[in-house]
Amino acid sequence: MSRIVRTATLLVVPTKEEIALCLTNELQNRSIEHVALSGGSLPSLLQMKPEWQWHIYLADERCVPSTRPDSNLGALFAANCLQHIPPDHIHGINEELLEDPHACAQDYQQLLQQHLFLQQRGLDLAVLGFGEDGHTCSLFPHHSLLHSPNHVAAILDSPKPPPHRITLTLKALAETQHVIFVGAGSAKAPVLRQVFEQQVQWEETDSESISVRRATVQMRDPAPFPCGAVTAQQSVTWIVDAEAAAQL
Ligand SMILES: O=C(O)[C@H](O)[C@@H](O)[C@H](O)[C@H](O)COP(=O)(O)O
Repeated sequence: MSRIVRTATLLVVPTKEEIALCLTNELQNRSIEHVALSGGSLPSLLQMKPEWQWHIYLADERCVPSTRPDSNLGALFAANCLQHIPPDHIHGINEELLEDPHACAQDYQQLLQQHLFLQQRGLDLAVLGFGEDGHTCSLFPHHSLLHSPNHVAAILDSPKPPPHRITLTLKALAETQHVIFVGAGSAKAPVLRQVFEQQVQWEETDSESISVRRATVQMRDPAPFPCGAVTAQQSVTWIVDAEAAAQL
């Protein structure tokens, strides 16, 4: 049986502070309209430009009101990521359905369907974090949601609180044009060591505005963690700081 070869681009910057700059450079001049963003540390690593008038969706969301600090939409607002986005381009979950995560997930899938999937297109971009246990979005290791045939699914037993959430699935990400993972800090290093195959061969880089180490990496197969199982239509890129890359 033929094996699916999955490669990604790895970009390593010296410190956490440079991740936002590197991410901005990566996003500059790309044709992007529909974007999913996750929560966690991502909002603090993202500097949105006023000219990016994208449609914003949530890669995952906790079933809490967006006024609460643990809401991912709330965190994106609090970090000023959405200040230039027209309100009708910001697509949060239906907060009337917070008590019923399954209905909430179904409702969000319908929203995505209206905007994208009915036109037979996926998202242009998903910018995602990854956890120390290798989860991404709210897709946790060994969880049955990893095999969901839907684009959006509900989780009622998230190991990372709060337990009730909705999430894009691996299927929805696989239909996305570009996926970019971002992460910083030594706690992420063991995950990075395990998701890539063997030794990373660093490539020569032209002088850039920031110092970036670049490599084309092959993803380990089978993937040891949900974040390593993510595929996309055109590209998967990992932007991390030197601490996260220390074990490569
Ligand atoms: O709702 C969430 O918890 C996030 O969307 C989640 O998927 C996050 O991106 C990862 O847990 C990484 O979080 P950190 O970047 O904070 O480690």
